[in-house]
Amino acid sequence: MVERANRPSALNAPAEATPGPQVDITGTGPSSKVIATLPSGESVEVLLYGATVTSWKSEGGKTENLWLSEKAALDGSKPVRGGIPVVFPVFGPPPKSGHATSSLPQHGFARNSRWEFLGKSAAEDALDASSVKLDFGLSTTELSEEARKAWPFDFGLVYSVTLAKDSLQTVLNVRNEGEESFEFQVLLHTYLKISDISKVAINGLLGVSYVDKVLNATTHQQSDASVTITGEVDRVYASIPQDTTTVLEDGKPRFDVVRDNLSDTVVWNPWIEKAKGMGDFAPDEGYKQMVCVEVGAVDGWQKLEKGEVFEGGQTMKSLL
Ligand SMILES: O=P(O)(O)OC[C@H]1O[C@@H](O)[C@H](O)[C@@H](O)[C@@H]1O
Repeated sequence: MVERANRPSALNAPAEATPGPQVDITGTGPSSKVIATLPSGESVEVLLYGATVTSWKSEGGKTENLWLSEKAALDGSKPVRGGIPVVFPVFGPPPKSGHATSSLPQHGFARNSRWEFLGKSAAEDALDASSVKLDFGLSTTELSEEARKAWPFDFGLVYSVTLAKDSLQTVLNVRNEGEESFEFQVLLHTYLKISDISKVAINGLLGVSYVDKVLNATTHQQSDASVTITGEVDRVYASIPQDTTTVLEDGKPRFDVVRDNLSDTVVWNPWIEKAKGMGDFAPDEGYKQMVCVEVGAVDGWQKLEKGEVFEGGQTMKSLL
């Protein structure tokens, strides 16, 4: 069933000379998704479960930029393996004890909660008139009882996904709606689709310190201009001075990932054995076609007092 979004918006204005972006909602329950398509063919798909972006196509709709596992659960039964899961309020396994996030599952609850579609609007600083912004919301009242018990704070999240001809912007706004302060981490766990991992180089991290999770969480410094991937990689680069990380393939820039108010980036590829060990990762060889470049604020904690707001995000450009 395809149902057209019917919320009031400038984009629903009657008869324009040129057609605007189209926004459709398909499916029901947790597998509902919002699909936005620009008149020139570029598109984005966002599953309400996790507000997970599961597809971003550029070049008139010809090029898929996000990797999505063939076995990804898209029915709300578990977090999506691929696309852009939203990690909040804790990154990775939570601290064992003594922190307010300690009873939460790995990567928190945002990626496995059902979000609300708040509607579409024109992007505020739209470079081209045809771009479209989709807003999704999650607040305390929509959480499962289990998650609410594990993290008993009043919060409001608004996640904005803006599609333009050659870029996708995803921004998370976090508001403390309660009386008590809370601490959180946030990360946009983007699975970029690439053709061949052996030809990939990631630039923009030179000189940055990182925690290498593959090497017992020891700290290192990036001494090569390019990060190349020839085995399992799981690194948390922290306090990165330059805003742009560039993913190159075969020496040519393929993606720019520009951070906004997020100072850390995780680079992850599970490689052969870990990929095989994940029941929802397919095909087995899929690790050759993906690399995760995950922008976030995960080194330490962000703290919000009553009424305070934090906003951070990324703009990804497809450079084909
Ligand atoms: O399997 P999950 O929970 O989706 O996590 C995938 C990976 O996510 C990355 O962000 C972590 O750095 C890895 O350690 C982790 O394995």
